[in-house]
Amino acid sequence: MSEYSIEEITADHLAHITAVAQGLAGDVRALVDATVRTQVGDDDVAAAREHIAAATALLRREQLPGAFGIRFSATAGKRNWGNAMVGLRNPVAPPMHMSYDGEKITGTVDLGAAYEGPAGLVHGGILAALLDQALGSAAENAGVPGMTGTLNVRYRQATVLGPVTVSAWLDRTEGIKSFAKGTVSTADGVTVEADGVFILPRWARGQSQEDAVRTVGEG
Ligand SMILES: CCCCCCCC/C=C\CCCCCCCC(=O)SCCNC(=O)CCNC(=O)[C@H](O)C(C)(C)COP(=O)(O)OP(=O)(O)OC[C@H]1O[C@@H](n2cnc3c(N)ncnc32)[C@H](O)[C@@H]1OP(=O)(O)O
Repeated sequence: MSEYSIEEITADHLAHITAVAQGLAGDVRALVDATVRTQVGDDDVAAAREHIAAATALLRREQLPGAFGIRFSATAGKRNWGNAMVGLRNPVAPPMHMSYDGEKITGTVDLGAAYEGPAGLVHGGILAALLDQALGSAAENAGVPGMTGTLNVRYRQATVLGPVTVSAWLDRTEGIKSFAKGTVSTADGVTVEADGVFILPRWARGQSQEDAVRTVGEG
């Protein structure tokens, strides 16, 4: 699994690249929102496209050969900056901010126009992806990580675009299988419920628990 790697990084350098990454990803998220909602005329769109092409060319001057991967260091812990739901340098990630209190994952995220499914409502696939991430992280944080085997999602009521909270917790384990549960809530109450099975893959089964925690990312 070459996408998992170890790096050495100083605290100062980490603080610097974190600020730079958050700034860039935030700007691109703003661009996406502006693109979805713009009402300007063709000339302004054409001018904007030239600027975007120039910015893209600038960023392309130096690129990773592939995806960001998941990197570990003593200073930074885990860096999964490319993750589609929480990645700090991934503008596609809303991003969801997660915390763990020893039992439960709480994810907060503000879903804007770019995450629309039905008019004014959050796309169901996005909600499933957020739950996948949160349930997987609940298992990981409990020390029993795994790949998503099955995820059941029940949409109980519509989720209006805007701030949502995702909660997830480990329900139980059976050998290499971790069963997690979770919800999405808004001001309307619980809108989505999920349960999932997270399975430690064959290639990881020989490793110690410590190795597993160190090797696996949230992503
Ligand atoms: C050093 C530690 C490394 C740990 C690595 C963990 C990485 C986790 C990373 C990060 C977590 C944090 C958050 C993540 C959030 C996002 C997660 C995602 O998006 S994950 C991407 C989407 N999911 C996939 O791409 C899976 C693709 N599928 C597979 O890789 C395999 O099918 C896998 C691992 C799920 C199972 O394959 P098998 O060959 O390892 O399992 P077999 O030995 O055949 O079965 C073991 C048991 O599991 C059941 N099982 C197998 N597949 C199942 C399934 N799909 N659903 C339910 N049960 C299943 C079987 O019936 C069996 O149960 P019986 O022992 O007989 O009781």
